[in-house]
Amino acid sequence: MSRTVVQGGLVITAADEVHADVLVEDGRVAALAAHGSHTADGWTGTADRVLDATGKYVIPGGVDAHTHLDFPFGGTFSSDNFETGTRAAAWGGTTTLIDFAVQSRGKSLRAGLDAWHAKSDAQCAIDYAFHMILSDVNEHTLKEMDLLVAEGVTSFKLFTAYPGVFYSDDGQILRAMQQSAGNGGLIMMHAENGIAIDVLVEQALAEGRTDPRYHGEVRRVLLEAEATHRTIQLARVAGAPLYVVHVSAEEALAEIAQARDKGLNVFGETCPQYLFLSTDNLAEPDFEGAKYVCSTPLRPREHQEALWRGLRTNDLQVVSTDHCPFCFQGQKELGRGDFSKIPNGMPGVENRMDLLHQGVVEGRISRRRWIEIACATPARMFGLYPKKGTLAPGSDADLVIYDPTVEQTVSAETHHMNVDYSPYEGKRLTGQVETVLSRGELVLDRREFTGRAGHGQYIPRGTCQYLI
Ligand SMILES: NC(=O)NCCC(=O)O
Ligand SMILES: [Zn+2]
Ligand SMILES: [Zn+2]
Repeated sequence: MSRTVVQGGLVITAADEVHADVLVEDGRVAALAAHGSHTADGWTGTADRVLDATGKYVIPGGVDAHTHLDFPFGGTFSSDNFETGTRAAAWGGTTTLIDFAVQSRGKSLRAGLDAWHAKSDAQCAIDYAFHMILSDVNEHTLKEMDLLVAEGVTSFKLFTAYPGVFYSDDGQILRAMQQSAGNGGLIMMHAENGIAIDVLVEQALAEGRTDPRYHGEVRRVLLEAEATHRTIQLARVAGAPLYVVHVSAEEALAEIAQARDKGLNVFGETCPQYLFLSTDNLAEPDFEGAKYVCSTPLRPREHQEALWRGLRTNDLQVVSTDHCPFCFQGQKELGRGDFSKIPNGMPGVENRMDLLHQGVVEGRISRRRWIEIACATPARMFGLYPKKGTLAPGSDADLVIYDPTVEQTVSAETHHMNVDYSPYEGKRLTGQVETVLSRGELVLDRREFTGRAGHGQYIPRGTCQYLI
């Protein structure tokens, strides 16, 4: 039996902050006890390893519920694969991620899932699970949804955006929602009116408005709010819960808040880019704005305040990254002269825990809320709790020693994601991940990577544990 003791730290979970030592046995949390209270039991005497967390936080590993590794999009593939992406996640204190397997049009869900296992199995440094993107809702795929839920792929992403690619019409969305109401699955919605957006894209290009900033202008706030409203009503008709991904606009958040006020099982996720970046970045000259092209798009600054408020009031429950990196050189450049050809997506899997901690430093959220939105709730939402998302006896020993005092400057020069820029270049942050355990194994040891591809295990998930 291997034993590790993490001693001297402040243990923070979504529920508590306690000065406690943590005993890890065979990859799981075995016990927590007040500092020093266990010496008579010989914790440290019999430990194989003692990690000193004095003056530091001891927190659960992050759960990033929205990543796109090795993802085919915009005529290219996202630049992090499962090896590089999970390694970067570990550097940033994330120990579980849920990636999106893709059903290709005309193919089965099973074929999509098999393809994602082939990309990821034996590649990952941390544990991982899958959602399924539905690109083709039909009689066959509806039946397959039941099989996937039974085997641990319990959430399905649908799009009102990207006509001709991932887009589903209202009838298809309703049918998938009805199916999930019956099988316990959770529908995740990319809510933007893609049909209307395509009209505005065509008009913008015809008028010579081709720069990256027009990506933000045509993807109007009202078109996010409209699709959010519409899909919430469809979920009500189906009697299904709904999780709206990457909420960026105050008006869309208002639709979610209104639904939640009615007591509906409607949930919202936002991402660090919407909390820290804005249309000012999209407007950067010399095509630099392309670095910030993602969908839903970045919004004017005022929306950031509304999103932070939504995180405080629990109208938004989860912060994920939507990590979908494309290099500036050779990938974002595909859209020079036509913003609609810029591959949509931004990097961030390594930065999420630190950026949200900055929210703590700036007094926007509490320490426990930090852990709730980044670890505990994503685990609950997607059927991984309490194995993941907390530090309690029996939980996986996915644990981070976090130094809240270190000053760091974010840069592509020093990050570990396989992408040639950082959207947060030069940003000063207080706090940094120091040491990371994944199921009791050291994967980051005082800022030295000690993990390995293949350590990460695929985790079949249960159904949503967050329903009213
Ligand atoms: N978000 C983004 O721009 N790219 C990834 C695909 C998606 O999540 O819609
Ligand atoms: Zn999306
Ligand atoms: Zn996404």
